Order: sequence, then structure tokens, then C-alpha cells
Amino acid sequence: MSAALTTRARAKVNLSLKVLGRRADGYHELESLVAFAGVGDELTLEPGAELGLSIGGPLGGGLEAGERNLVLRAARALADEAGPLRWGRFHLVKRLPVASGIGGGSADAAGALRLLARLNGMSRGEPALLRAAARVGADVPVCLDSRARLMAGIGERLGEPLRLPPLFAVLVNPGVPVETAAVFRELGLQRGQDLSPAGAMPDLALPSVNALVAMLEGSGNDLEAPARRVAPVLGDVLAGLAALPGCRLARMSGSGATCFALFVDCRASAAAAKALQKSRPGWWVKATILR
Ligand SMILES: C[C@@](CO)(OP(=O)(O)O)[C@H](O)COP(=O)(O)OP(=O)(O)OC[C@H]1O[C@@H](n2ccc(N)nc2=O)[C@H](O)[C@@H]1O
Ligand SMILES: Nc1ncnc2c1ncn2[C@@H]1O[C@H](COP(=O)(O)OP(=O)(O)O)[C@@H](O)[C@H]1O
Repeated sequence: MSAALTTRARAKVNLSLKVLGRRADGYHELESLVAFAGVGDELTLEPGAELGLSIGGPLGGGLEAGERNLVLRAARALADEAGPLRWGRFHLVKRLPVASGIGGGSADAAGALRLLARLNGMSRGEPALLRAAARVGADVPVCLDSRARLMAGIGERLGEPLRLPPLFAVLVNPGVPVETAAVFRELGLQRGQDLSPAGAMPDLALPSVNALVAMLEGSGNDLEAPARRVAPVLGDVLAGLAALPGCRLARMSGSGATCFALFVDCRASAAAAKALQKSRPGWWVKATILR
């Protein structure tokens, strides 16, 4: 029997997110600068004849381990695309809040694909792997190798990996799950409606932290306003982050409700996380580095 394989499913953070329009099939065209955090779920695969999943971890409580779980959907999608696979029992240690705009489920699905690729001797660039990722969810392709990059289309167009300077950040989730589809609905675009033309992917020179923050200040997250209508607590989260000493930028990730703030250095981010956790003991608060 082969030894168990393990991977980390890192949180995705949309540093910026622009909605360019809505396609005829209802999905929205996006342009987003994505980075990945040091915090994440852990996924283990114990090779065996039966495909299975068990879930533990501090935030695993409400999550079902059935066929709808993105880990098993990813495994089934890969078997559909690549033919019979060696697989086995997955165990997920859930540390990221569910339905929270940091792609925990997408990262788990991508992690499952990475483990299956390792077990079956597939390369990361294998077309069946990429097709399976795109089938499972819009955010799964970018989570496959979890490196900072520009993402466009509905997530299927990826720029080259970017070496961002380390960003000292705090992630905050107020414990209110927000469904992605509900936020896009609240945005209110008609099918086929264009907001701005899809351009070529901008060429990002490797910026300093100052240049990156300046660039981010000139952008935003177009889903923030509709998400605030769906989950008004977001106003408190963003105001709470912006008021912390050393905060350079506070913004929502993805469709929410997780927000992030960038700080001048790691002392400031650690102190900010500590202070916020003390004043809001019910919120999920993590100091981390985004890369
Ligand atoms: C908004 C983003 C930004 O990174 O992040 P999250 O908030 O989910 O983390 C993603 O595009 C989300 O990707 P993901 O969560 O994988 O979405 P999916 O499961 O494929 O889609 C969920 C639902 O959201 C809507 N949807 C999703 C992506 C997109 N580009 N346009 C959409 O309209 C559709 O109604 C779809 O049925
Ligand atoms: N392994 C998983 N982890 C998290 N969510 C999952 C998982 N499997 C299925 N889901 C479902 O996928 C949806 C999206 O979850 P998630 O990726 O955490 O959020 P988001 O897309 O907002 O970043 C949730 O409704 C959740 O119930």
C-alpha cells in the first residue's frame, strides 16, 4: 500500500476584482489580481480502492462529506476527464471559513486534483487536470498551483505567476456565510450586458509594496457594494479594519464576506489581528502573509 499524500489548500485573496460584464450563459466576466495566503486547509489522501472523504478541523462542523463536496466532485471530474484513476480516502482538516470569498472549497478541490495527479503520475500541466479544475468551479484553476497572478474570463484565463512582494495582511470573516451566486444576482446585470471591454491582460511589472498598494488604491472590488447589501455586517468589518493602526488598505475578497487589510509591516499586522480578535471574539481573524 502507498503512503498517504498531503497538501495545503491555501486561501485565495482577490486583491482587486473588476466585473467586465455578464455573458449570455449568466456567468460574469472578471479581471482579478489574485494572491494566496499562508493560512489554509489541509488535505490528505490515503490511497485505496474506494473513493471517500472525512472532515475534521475547527471549521469542518457544518460541512457535508458527501458527493456534493468539492473534494469528491474534483475526483469524479478528473476520472471523467482522464479515465480510471488510482484514488482512495481523503481527509480534510477545515480551517478556512466556508462560503466566504477566499475560495476554501476551490482550494480543497484543487488540492484533491494535485494529490490525484501525484498518485497517478500526471504532470501539473496535464490537459485533463486543467479541464477537471475548470469543470468543478470558476476559482479552481487559479488554485491549482496557488501562485499570485492575474485571472480573467470567469477564471479560465490565467496570467503568468507573479512574484509579489510579501504583503503583511489580516483576514477577517464575521461568521456570516455569503453565497457567491447571491452577490452576483444582487449586482443586477442583464445577460449579455457589457460594462467595459475585456482588454488584454495588463502586464504587471514586479512592483514594490508601495507601487502595489498605489495600484490597488486605484482599483477596487466591484462585488463589495452588492455584497454589503446582502450582508450589511461587511460595513463593520471594513470600518474595523481601516481603523487599525498601520492599515494601508482594507477591502473585501471575492464575493465576501471575508475582508483583508494590508499593513506596513508584520508587527502592525500581528498587533492589529490581536486587537481585533479581542474586540470581536466571534469573528475569524488571522494575521498572514499574502504572496
Ligand atoms: C467571485 C470569485 C472571485 O474569485 O470568488 P469567491 O467569492 O467565490 O471566492 C469567483 O469568481 C467565484 O468562483 P467560484 O466560487 O468557483 O464560483 P462557481 O462555483 O463556479 O460559481 C458559483 C455561482 O456564482 C456565479 N458566478 C461565478 C463566477 C463568475 N465569474 N460569474 C458568476 O456569475 C454563478 O451564478 C455560479 O453559479
Ligand atoms: N470542501 C469544501 N469546502 C468549502 N465549501 C465547500 C466544500 N465543498 C463544497 N462546498 C460548498 O461550496 C460553496 C463555496 O465554498 P467556498 O469555496 O468556501 O466559498 P467561496 O466560493 O465564497 O470562496 C459553499 O456553498 C460550500 O457549501
